[in-house]
Amino acid sequence: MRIEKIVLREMNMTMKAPFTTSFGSVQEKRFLIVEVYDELGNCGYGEGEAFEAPWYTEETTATCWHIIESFLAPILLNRDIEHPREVTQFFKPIRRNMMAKSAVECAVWDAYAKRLDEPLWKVLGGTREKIAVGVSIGLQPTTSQLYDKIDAALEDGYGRIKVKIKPGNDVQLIRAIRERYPDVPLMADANSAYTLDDMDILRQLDAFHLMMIEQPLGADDILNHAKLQKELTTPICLDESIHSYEDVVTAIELRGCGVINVKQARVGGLEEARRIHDLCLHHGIKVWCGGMLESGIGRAHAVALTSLEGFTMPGDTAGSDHYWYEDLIDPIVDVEGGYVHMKDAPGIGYKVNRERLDKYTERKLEL
Ligand SMILES: O=C(O)CCC(=O)C1=CC=C[C@@H](O)[C@@H]1C(=O)O
Ligand SMILES: [Mg+2]
Repeated sequence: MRIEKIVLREMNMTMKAPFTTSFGSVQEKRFLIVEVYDELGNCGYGEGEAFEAPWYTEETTATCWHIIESFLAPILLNRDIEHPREVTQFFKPIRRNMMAKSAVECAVWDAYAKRLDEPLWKVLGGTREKIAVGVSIGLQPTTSQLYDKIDAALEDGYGRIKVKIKPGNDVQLIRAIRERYPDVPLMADANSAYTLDDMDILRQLDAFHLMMIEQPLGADDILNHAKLQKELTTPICLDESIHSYEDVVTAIELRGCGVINVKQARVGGLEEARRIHDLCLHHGIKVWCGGMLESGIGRAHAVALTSLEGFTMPGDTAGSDHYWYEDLIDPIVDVEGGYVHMKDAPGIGYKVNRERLDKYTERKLEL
């Protein structure tokens, strides 16, 4: 397969409601879509999932554009590729910039699967025909607004609720949720808002039979998570701390977590995500697939990834209509009774709606 053209688009779509975490709020989502064309005219799509500001990882929409335009696209253009797994190797000389790499790598996977006339999830080695999904609910102005969101999610069939916590909005909040919803599978994500000085607070969270506490400590930290995990019975889930297979090796050796939130965007693409999945499966670390408030294109890649056998816990890949008035794909990612069903169409399995793609494109570059 020969990559003959790459198109880069900067998109701007507004979410139905703001999504707030311990670090900030997003409603207007500026992200990238990458189109990769092979010599037969197959077009693969990928999504640059970084946010506009570097509060989740160090990357931004602007840095992704720069890295793809100046470094990644020149590496791939007019290059013969046997298999998408090679892309990770080609990109090795470029340090980090995982979300930029993932956007391009995912697009190559989509084009490759379309070339084979196979759905991406099968090409990746997935075995699940349907995947369980939960919902991630941002911080709300009041607890009663949070209850409304949880009620709506449960009514929509989501079987697992993730809420955001931050200092001052943690033990009381989780206690209140637990009193109202004693049996709902529940987890809390701190997005790195705590330090080991908060041990007392974090220990108190053990009382609420949470499925896990996601990324309580520093974004690049594994060692302190290991110290914390020794003090807690609730499993720690690492999100921001994991950028690569090697990070997972470290986390396993240090016993830094019981669970990993795998996001293809955060680890440089689907190949690295798959390797992490295999490693975790081997070592008894649970994995689930996270989300980046992405459009249907990024979501479709996450859904395909989740079809791998080790993704036994519900992911964060809520349906398109949870965030968007209209999505870039037809049909939308649809959740029925808490499950997304795999599609049989080639590639990502969803058709990109070119009219809507153009409608939300603010900048476009052909390489
Ligand atoms: O995409 C989704 O539905 C999940 C959203 C979500 O929880 C997150 C997306 C992006 C950054 C974070 O705020 C958060 C996470 O940490 O997983
Ligand atoms: Mg998280």
